Amino acid sequence: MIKVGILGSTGRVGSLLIDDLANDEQARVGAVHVFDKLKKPVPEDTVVTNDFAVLFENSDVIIDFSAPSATEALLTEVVENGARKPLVIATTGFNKHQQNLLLEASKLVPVLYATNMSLGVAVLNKLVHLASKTLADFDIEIVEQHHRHKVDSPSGTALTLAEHAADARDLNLDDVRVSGRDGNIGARTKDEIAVMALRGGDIVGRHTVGLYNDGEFLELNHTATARNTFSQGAIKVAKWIIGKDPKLYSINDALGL
Ligand SMILES: NC(=O)C1=CN([C@@H]2O[C@H](COP(=O)(O)OP(=O)(O)OC[C@H]3O[C@@H](n4cnc5c(N)ncnc54)[C@H](OP(=O)(O)O)[C@@H]3O)[C@@H](O)[C@H]2O)C=CC1
Ligand SMILES: O=C(O)C1=N[C@H](C(=O)O)C[C@H](O)C1
Repeated sequence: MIKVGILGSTGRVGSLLIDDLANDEQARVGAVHVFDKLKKPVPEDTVVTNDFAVLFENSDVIIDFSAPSATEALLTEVVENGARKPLVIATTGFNKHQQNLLLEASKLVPVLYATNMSLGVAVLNKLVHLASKTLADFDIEIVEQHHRHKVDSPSGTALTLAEHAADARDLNLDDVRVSGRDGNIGARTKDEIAVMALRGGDIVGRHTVGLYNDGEFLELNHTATARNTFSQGAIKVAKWIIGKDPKLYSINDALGL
């Protein structure tokens, strides 16, 4: 049985990982990192710890759905303290330093980073690339909708979609991204890619990439209707990454897309 370590085990997705692994025939929970205190029972043989070294010792692979500062501490354990286990990172909202740390860690252990663990969004990223390249004159606008508890904005998924769109047009996203419009701001410029965020209720995750032209528009939408889409996706790629060489992997690598 593969022993999975969980960072963010008391969170909305982390707690679903515990449930999903209870029904898995190849993997079980090895250890859970608990920042404050446990919020629900874990299987009897689970190691419960707030020590990252102990989390690593009791895991064959670690899945992270937490917060950027927690991921930073996890990656530091690899980069500075010699921890060596494969990592599946799903947390979003990293700053530049945390992104660099992810790259450093991936030179030492296999790391799969995906801002969205669903198969549908993995395919959507490819569709957005194709549509943005083919419909070269169309204006691209991205809207994401999430539950009222989400703290980072825009979503990691929306930023990844925007990166695919920008890449398809040989643009640097940092140069063309617009994150709000208010007041007498003038007409839309040709290359800008807007990424707008809506928050409310219990929306699990909805992303729409619109490509708009005179006389027609195309909208590509993905809606996650259940949060265990993400936990189950992460477990699937966690099984895949064990035994791989140190490298930064994408979800497309794991899904063979
Ligand atoms: N890639 C993907 O497919 C998906 C990614 N996500 C991302 O995963 C992350 C978690 O989402 P969600 O489960 O909704 O969030 P929650 O707020 O429900 O859970 C966050 C978890 O992280 C823990 N945590 C927070 N700060 C620290 C810290 N400094 N050290 C250790 N643990 C900490 C929390 O512990 P405590 O309970 O004690 O506060 C909790 O267990 C977000 O970044 C979200 O965007 C979410 C869904 C899908
Ligand atoms: O916080 C969430 O809930 C989600 N976060 C991820 C993101 O920021 O893209 C993925 C998913 O949409 C749910």
